[in-house]
Amino acid sequence: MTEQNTTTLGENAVWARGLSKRYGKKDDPVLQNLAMTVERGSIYGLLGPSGCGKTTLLRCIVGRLSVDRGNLVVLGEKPGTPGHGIPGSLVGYMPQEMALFNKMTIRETLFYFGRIHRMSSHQIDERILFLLQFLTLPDQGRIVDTLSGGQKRRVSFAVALLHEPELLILDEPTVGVDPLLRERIWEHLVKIAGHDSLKTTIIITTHYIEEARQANTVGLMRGGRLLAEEEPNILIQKHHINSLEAVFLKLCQNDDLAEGDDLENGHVMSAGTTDVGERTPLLAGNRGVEFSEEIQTDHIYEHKVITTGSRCTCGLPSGKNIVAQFLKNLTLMKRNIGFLLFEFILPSIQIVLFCLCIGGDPYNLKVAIFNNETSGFSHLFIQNLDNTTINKVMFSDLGSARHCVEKGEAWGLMTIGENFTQDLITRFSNSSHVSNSTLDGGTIKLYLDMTNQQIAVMLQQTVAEAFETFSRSLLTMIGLNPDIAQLPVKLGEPIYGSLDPSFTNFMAPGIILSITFFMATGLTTLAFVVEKKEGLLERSIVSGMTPFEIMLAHVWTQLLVMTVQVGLLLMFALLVFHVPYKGPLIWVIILVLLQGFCGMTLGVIISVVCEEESSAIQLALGSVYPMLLLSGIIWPVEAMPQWLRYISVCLPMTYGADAMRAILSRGWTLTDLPVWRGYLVTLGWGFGLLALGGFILRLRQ
Ligand SMILES: Nc1ncnc2c1ncn2[C@@H]1O[C@H](COP(=O)(O)OP(=O)(O)OP(=O)(O)O)[C@@H](O)[C@H]1O
Repeated sequence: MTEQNTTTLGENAVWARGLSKRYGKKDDPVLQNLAMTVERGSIYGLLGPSGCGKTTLLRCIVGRLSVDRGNLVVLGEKPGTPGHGIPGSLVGYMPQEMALFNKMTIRETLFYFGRIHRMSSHQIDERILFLLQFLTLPDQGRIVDTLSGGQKRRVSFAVALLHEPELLILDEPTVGVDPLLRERIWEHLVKIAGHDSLKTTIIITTHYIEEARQANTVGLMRGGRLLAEEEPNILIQKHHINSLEAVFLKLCQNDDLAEGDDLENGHVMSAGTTDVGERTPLLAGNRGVEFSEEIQTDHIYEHKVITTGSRCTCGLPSGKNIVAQFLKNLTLMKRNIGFLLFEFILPSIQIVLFCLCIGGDPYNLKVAIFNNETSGFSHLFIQNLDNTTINKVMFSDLGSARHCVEKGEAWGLMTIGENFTQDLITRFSNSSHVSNSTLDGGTIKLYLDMTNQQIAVMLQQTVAEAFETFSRSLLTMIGLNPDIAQLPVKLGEPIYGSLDPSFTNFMAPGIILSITFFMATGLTTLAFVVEKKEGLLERSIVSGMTPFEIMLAHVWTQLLVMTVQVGLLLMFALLVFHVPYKGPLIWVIILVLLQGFCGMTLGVIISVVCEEESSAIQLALGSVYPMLLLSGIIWPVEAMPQWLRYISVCLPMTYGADAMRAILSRGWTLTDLPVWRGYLVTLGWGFGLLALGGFILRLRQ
């Protein structure tokens, strides 16, 4: 690199050559071979029509977007270089949108950003007093949501000014600000830019073109290129017009003519070949740096020592940033106490509904009975049918009984033959010579509506139990051993669980885990998508937070919420609805919290790929995932199809449900479980997904 170039870079806060950027592969380029030079300690007014690429350029400068082509040097290094303060404390960024936490006070907002910039409480307090007075802001205890649009803009401006950064990037700071205050803002900008020790560099976009006359340099931008870059007065003199607006108009017309000439001459200018330096002598190309020159940008000069503390360059998450984010999350939760209480009790409502409505055994099931036997003991069999499960509806003719089931008024039809008792006695007492017609006559026939498997299984079991009780009585009456009625397979005392297992108890572990999982997924997605949409995520990241730190802080906040949720959930399940548990409760709690953590990782993934709360991807994931989970809740890992086992996303629930059943009903601990290794592997997947989420978030911003 030549000495001249090094000097030029050293003097410049921003030095850009040949910048090109497009959002999607098929989109038109937003920046086209753009050249820009911003001197240190100067005010640079970036002017141009809506959609010409100003915000895109600013986002490249603050390190939130990477350029596709070209060289960009900001305060001596490429934005995003590890250890460089951009994004970070070297820059103060005021985006176009408000990007403020609506439920926080002005003071809390400034403290949040101050902490990220490693300012002490004393420093923050001092700056708050100054900024409140300077920007005529209302009381610092006012909630941002209650401020007017103009006041919110000024708070947003205060955030950018707070830590007295070396580079101020202001995207339309004066919109909605009264002329008097606008004048004062410009006065302040001129003061801090010209201040010997501060030497702040300011890049400002504005729609009020004339106010940019106070800037040291203006860049007139159109279609992703700078048409001119010069001191405003020189521009005006050169064009012999008395307003910047008129100069801009003239340059646009010239640009249109030049483009027309190029087309006529058969020379179509494409992005990347446009050399604006040749069109106007006012551009940075004339300031001693060749456009096409490739430069080495590492460590060109020393940074100014900033007054605030700086973060470690080791790449590890910063505890201070996580604390700042965590405190902010707590404040926001405190402000939305109604929603917080709802979050706390929602899982309990879900488990109560499950235990009351879904988990219990079905009862009061109507069965149509046609008993064709006039004398005998069949009425005793009917009496033995459990009255809680079966609602017996007696019919005197077969046709009406069948019709009742066909109309859907009963779940099944039971018929008893006219010689039922006699044929059954013959079957028991003379079994070696019993004919098929006798066997048939002594058989109870059941015709079920099998469209509901659970109800059908329940009815079969209830009828079988009633028949066994009835047969024992009959065998005793005719002087035979009642045990003949029993199947020659004996169900011994269970090693674990009870002889009369309950559907609720079977399903409860999986349901508890899935409730926790989906609450964590939903709340994580909501928190991230909202912050992303409102530009808050971007602002925090430009201030120096990493996506991973934001996620870790969210995990901690969510863990707090989940602890209360899980406490209430288990209280209802175990104490109110008596889901049996043997194992130490602490293992159950750990297991459920781990499940919630896995849910959060899914939430992060969803939020990084979704732009809106109701995005299609979110809906798709939200509907496919439960299907996978259901198989996990019901079947143990070994009973799952092999391919399903390898779908990582369904494993937390599968291992979790197995593990929780074992802890609740067998009294095991997590380390006793044959599945615990698998569960930990799954958690590894969870962390992996979390890291992937952070990576995608970084790429997509
Ligand atoms: N995330 C994005 N994805 C795709 N296109 C985008 C994205 N952001 C901006 N654009 C497009 O890039 C172009 C330049 O947008 P940009 O916001 O940089 O313009 P601008 O000059 O700042 O406009 P304004 O003055 O209205 O804010 C526009 O056509 C816009 O639609």
